Amino acid sequence: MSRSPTISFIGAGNMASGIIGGMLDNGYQASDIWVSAPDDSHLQSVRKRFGVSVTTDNRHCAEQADIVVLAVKPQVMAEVCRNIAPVVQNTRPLMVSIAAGLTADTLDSWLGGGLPLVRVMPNTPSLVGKGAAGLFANNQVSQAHREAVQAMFQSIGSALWVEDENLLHSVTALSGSGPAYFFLMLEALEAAATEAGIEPETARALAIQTMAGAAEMAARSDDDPGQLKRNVMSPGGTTERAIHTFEDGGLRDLVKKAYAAAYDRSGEMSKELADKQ
Ligand SMILES: NC(=O)C1=CN([C@@H]2O[C@H](COP(=O)(O)OP(=O)(O)OC[C@H]3O[C@@H](n4cnc5c(N)ncnc54)[C@H](OP(=O)(O)O)[C@@H]3O)[C@@H](O)[C@H]2O)C=CC1
Ligand SMILES: O=C(O)[C@@H]1CCC=N1
Repeated sequence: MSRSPTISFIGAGNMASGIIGGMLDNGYQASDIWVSAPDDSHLQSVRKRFGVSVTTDNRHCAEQADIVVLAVKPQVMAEVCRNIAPVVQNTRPLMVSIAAGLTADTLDSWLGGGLPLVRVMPNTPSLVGKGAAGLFANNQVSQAHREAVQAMFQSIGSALWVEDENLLHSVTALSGSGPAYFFLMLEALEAAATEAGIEPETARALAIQTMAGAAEMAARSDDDPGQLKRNVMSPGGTTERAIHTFEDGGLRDLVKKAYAAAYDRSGEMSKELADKQ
């Protein structure tokens, strides 16, 4: 792929929009991007927003591409893959799936078999160029393919390869679902501060800036998060009291349980969706 690749997205929802928006902000051209979805009025708003080409015909969309990104919900993936299989078996693009749970083998079988396929587990902060994605390649994927997918996902954040596909369950439970965990923390902090009398807008602004600042510090610092935490905890002070309250309340166990719940669900989805189709 020495020229810039044509990239077709099947599905135009939250994740596809996030990825496309981030890519366009980072040097990709709208003229190289196609998008398909069933609802034409939604597609027209995608076209207006991004300037990309749109179609309600998934096969037509797939036919244009060097890289086809499967960005529909796992539950409709079998139908979508089987529908475009005759086209992609002919044109043999690199297939990229962002669906949770669905294994490379399951997807490949729905696509007719033998295609290069990369599974990516991205997350919604891709929309603001701060995504975190885990990537896994099947054995048909070339070095040039790897570089093309890496470039796409690096343009919207960080992109890290895993060599064992099972590790994508861990990536899903960590960074795929992870933005929601931090949004929950924001909601809870904002509610607590508002109850204590601070204006909701002020509470939200302070909580967001605190989370962003803590994340930036953790990324830049040589100290581990435990040390950064201890740096805030003046002996006998307010933070120490709050951190002990979190610890005594079982926050670490709760985080482990929530992580395990997401991890297990990712495994269940792989099985359920593969068995059902
Ligand atoms: N949301 C997240 O945080 C993350 C999601 N993912 C994965 O990304 C994928 C998409 O999720 P998300 O963007 O949140 O979902 P959305 O529901 O926002 O988007 C799904 C898109 O698929 C379209 N669609 C539905 N049926 C078809 C079809 N038959 N052919 C073509 N397009 C179709 C929908 O069209 P219409 O709008 O017209 O209904 C919609 O545009 C999922 O597989 C999910 O597992 C991965 C990581 C994070
Ligand atoms: O909740 C889900 O299933 C998807 C995968 C990770 C984030 N959203």
